[in-house]
Amino acid sequence: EGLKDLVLAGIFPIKGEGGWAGGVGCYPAAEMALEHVNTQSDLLPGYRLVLHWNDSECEPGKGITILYDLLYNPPQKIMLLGPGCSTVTTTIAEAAKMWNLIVMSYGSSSPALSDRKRFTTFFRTHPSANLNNPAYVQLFKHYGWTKINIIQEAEEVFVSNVEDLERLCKIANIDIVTRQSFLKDPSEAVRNLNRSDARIIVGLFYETPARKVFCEAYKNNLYGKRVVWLIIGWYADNWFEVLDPSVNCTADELRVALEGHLTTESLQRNLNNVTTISGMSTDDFFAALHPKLKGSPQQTPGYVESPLAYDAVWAIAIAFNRTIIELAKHGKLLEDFTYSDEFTKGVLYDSMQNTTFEGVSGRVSFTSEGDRIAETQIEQMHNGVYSILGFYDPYKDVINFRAGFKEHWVGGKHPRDETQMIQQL
Ligand SMILES: CC1(C)CO[C@@H](CC(=O)O)CN1
Repeated sequence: EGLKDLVLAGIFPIKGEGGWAGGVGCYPAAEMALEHVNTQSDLLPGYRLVLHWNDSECEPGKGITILYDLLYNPPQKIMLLGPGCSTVTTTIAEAAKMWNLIVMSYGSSSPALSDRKRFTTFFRTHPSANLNNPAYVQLFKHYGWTKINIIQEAEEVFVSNVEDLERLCKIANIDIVTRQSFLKDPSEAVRNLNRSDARIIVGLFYETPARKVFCEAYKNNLYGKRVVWLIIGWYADNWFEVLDPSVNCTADELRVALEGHLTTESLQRNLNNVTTISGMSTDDFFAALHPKLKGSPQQTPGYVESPLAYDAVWAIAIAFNRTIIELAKHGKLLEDFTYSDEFTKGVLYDSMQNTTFEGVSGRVSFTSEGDRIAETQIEQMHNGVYSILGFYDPYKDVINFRAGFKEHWVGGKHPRDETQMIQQL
């Protein structure tokens, strides 16, 4: 029907064994967003948004090869949607400026990506892992904890995460008493925490080592009324029941060690049942997405992040819309963009920087580093089941505790840190 194509390059992790295969849930959401954007009459009139993509398998090397393939084969691409995995994104987003490409990632959480010197054209609808840190600090203040212990997996994302948490704790006069890290086997690190009689413990590690950490915690009695664990909240809900031959604890033993622990994770869906820019509520979005998934939501990696991919496409469409209007003032057309067109890249960048809307993943807006701002959801586990304790609001720097939520502490009250016990004596 005579529409001109505006083509996006897309990179999604689909087959990735090693890392995050979130493209399985995120690609269908992006595809659905293209359909919805292209039927929106007041958006990109006379144009059609098109996506040419491939599977990075969550491998940086594979990501580079498919990027070259996408860029060095027609048609001309105008922007990059993705990558999903942080390891692929940190490799590609640094090089993207060579093609004057703006990068819009829907799945990368690495704090390293918040560096405008290295990633000059980078934006993401997925919040940085650091966004949980102000929530931790408010939790420490709420419970009066001023001595904190940290155990982390030796992964880049957690190293950056801990550095940012230490920075915030120093400002808040909260002491990091011990900091343990482990590569594969956490037993020594857990035993060291026990030796130093740790009470308030922040644990930053992926799901697989998490089972090992809590098996060791169980064996060392590092749980119960005198200890509280604060860990990552985006593991699968039944993560501690997954059979793992290298973990010699039963799910029941893990559940005992996990009783009462707290989790933080960035909210990746709009909780208010508002009508978003797409005309749908978040519930409508998931209802429309389900038939497009191969398996059930539980079997779909990236299902939780799918609203981020859907909103990433809307952010691109809105930025393109604004860019077309701005370029027209200079007698230029977006469809004439080439990889040497710095002027258009600059207009696209400014348009993306100022893009903000109500999305299915919540309010979408970007910091000057291209970072997504989002609330942090705080949960507590009781009898193996997570319940929402409250939400950390980054704009007001406060935790809104859920009215009427009954906190469950093994000792009836939340544990004290080392100083509070002395006061108590
Ligand atoms: C919350 C999670 C699972 C964090 O890792 C992201 C992937 C990545 O950062 O590599 C996807 N979303």
